Amino acid sequence: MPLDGEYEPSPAQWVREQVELYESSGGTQGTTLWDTGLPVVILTTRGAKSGRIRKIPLMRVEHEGRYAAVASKGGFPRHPVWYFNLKSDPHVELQDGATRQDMTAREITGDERAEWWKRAVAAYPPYAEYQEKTDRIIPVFVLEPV
Ligand SMILES: C[C@H](OP(=O)(O)OC[C@@H](O)[C@@H](O)[C@@H](O)Cn1c2nc(=O)[nH]c(=O)c-2cc2ccc(O)cc21)C(=O)N[C@@H](CCC(=O)N[C@@H](CCC(=O)O)C(=O)O)C(=O)O
Repeated sequence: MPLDGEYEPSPAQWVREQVELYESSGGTQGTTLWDTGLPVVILTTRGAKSGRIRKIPLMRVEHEGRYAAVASKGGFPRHPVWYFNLKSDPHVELQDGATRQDMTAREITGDERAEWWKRAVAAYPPYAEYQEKTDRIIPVFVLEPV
């Protein structure tokens, strides 16, 4: 069951625009991180405080139908705010290209996180630099189809 409610676009213009291009093109445009050619997915969450629908692009890290959501925010000292949305409501929607599906988000730790962290860095090597940049352990969620 897709998330319903009032959509609140990101205050960050490039994020808002990428989401709009991705969705309005049916997942055929805006699907990479700028000109890197590295694939991006769109994660839809419910705001932990506002209850509004929030959408953010993330790097695509996929393995056998499951995905990782890496709360890196470029190695910033604090978690991205969407981290708290997933902790408060694990029901999310993921758009990968033209495919949208309901998923459940679960924060992972230990060996499971180490396995997904390897996949994440393989998909987007700068994640390793982001982790070097910050004392916080960058949270990783696994997204599993409902
Ligand atoms: C700026 C802030 O965004 P954020 O949730 O901290 O997320 C920051 C970034 O992670 C987010 O912009 C990502 O899309 C950036 N980003 C990636 N960010 C990542 O962390 N990982 C990635 O792999 C990643 C890839 C990526 C690819 C393309 C691209 O364009 C952006 C990419 C934001 O939207 N703040 C809103 C509030 C958003 C929100 O969800 N509010 C909650 C409250 C949550 C709470 O405070 O508890 C609510 O509505 O209730 C605001 O200030 O009004």
